[in-house]
Amino acid sequence: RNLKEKLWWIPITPGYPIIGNALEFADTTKTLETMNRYMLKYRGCCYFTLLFRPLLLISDAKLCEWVLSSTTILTKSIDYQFLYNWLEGGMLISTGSEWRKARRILSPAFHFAILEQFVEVFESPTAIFLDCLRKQVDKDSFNVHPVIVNYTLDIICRTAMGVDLKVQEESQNDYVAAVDAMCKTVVERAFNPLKSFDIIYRLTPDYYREMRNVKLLHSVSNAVIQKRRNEMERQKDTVESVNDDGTKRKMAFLDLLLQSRDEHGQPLSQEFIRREVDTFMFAGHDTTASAISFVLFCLANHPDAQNEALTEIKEVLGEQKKISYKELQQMKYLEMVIKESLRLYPSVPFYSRKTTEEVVYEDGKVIPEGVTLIISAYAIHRNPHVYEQPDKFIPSRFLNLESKPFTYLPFSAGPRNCIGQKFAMLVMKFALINVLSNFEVLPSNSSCEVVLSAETVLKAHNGVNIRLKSRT
Ligand code: HEM
Repeated sequence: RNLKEKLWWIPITPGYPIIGNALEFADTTKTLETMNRYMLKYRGCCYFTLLFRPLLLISDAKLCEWVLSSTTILTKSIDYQFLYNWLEGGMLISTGSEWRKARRILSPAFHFAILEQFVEVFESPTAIFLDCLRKQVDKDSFNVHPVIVNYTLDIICRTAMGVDLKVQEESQNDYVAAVDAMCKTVVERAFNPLKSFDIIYRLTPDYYREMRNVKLLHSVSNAVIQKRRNEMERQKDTVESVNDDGTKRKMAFLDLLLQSRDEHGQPLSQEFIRREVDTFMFAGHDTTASAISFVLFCLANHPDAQNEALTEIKEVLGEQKKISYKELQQMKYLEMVIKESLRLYPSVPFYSRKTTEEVVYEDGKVIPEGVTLIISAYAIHRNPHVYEQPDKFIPSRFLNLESKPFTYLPFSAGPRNCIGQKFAMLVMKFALINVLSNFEVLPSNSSCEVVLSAETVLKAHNGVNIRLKSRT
């Protein structure tokens, strides 16, 4: 009662006793539309509960700005803890001084001079990716998402850890299977009230499966880190070294971590490094795969936009086959295509924080301690008061869109925004240039609709089905 009294200024959505609004959010394929409906009805903010848990759903730009820019509302909500066994205190889920330390150490890794080097690393996994797509040419329909997940996982393995784990070549790879299983576990626990309680979850076989996967994931990242550490010590080479096959090795995020020092000038611990490498593995591949899949879906259904993107690619690249960082920066139309697709299909459709103390929004308006604040990027991006024809794919809207702050948030904003967004943009552009240059992307002959599913990362429940025709 006290909590509701303090939240007098926020509309309350009616719910059932005890379970609150849990039924409305039980089906992940309905979650986003439910959020959208609420946000239109309650004008950008409402209160609801899930099994006694108090939550605010937010899409109002001013409130989003206040939450995301705050230096006191920095703690992630409890849902992120389902990642704890794997990521432990990695940057995505940590808080306080641990989070600040990780953010300070890793921010320079996304400087353009570093990112520039990665473009060459994308070449080999992209060639394998194109081979995988060639096998699908002229089929009536196929789900492109799993092929892209393997591709982005391959990219992140090579850039985060600097290793080729043969992710795309091998049909059964233990590491890939464990990453996949972990991503599924997190979603299941977030949406299944029984599995969300540790005390119950630990009694289920799922917990033992998770522990086996975590052991395997940690052993792989630990082994890679140790090998790289030994190499570096042997060579005392701080920038580049040599691969097993004698080729010059490009720097990975891991190399930067191994070279970094903490505030006392000491090398970072093995645990610290492993947590961050694992965090990049998780945060960097599924999100990017979802984004590339939905861009291809949008382009399949909008041939004019596809042609315009291809024309730009040809103009920028000319006869050149190799793509450099500079050329990726010049692809402005492609960038609008990606931005528009992320507006309609944000890879992280909502994200949340938790208040750890009472916070004052405005005079007389407070949010008490212990409230989960959910920012719905999906609802923000589909607001008809901000975007004309919000459900339509119109890349050129970004040409003259008067940018209203906090109305476009696929990468979040403020101190805990996505640290990998520039890197993600490079990967997405690189992948799309290669796909569009080699194939015409067409709508599937059977199913043209996507049923969106709000898992940790946005998915299409029925797959992202498209058709490919070779351009050569
Ligand atoms: C299209 C691709 C991507 C999208 C849409 C995306 C989106 C986001 C969003 C919305 C957040 C904020 C989440 C929250 O507040 O809980 C976030 C955080 C984060 N992202 Fe990304 N991301 C993408 C790719 C990447 C990549 C490629 C990396 C790493 C290489 C990465 C690393 C991270 C990390 C470490 C955080 C946590 C930052 C912090 O809490 O300080 N992301 N991302």
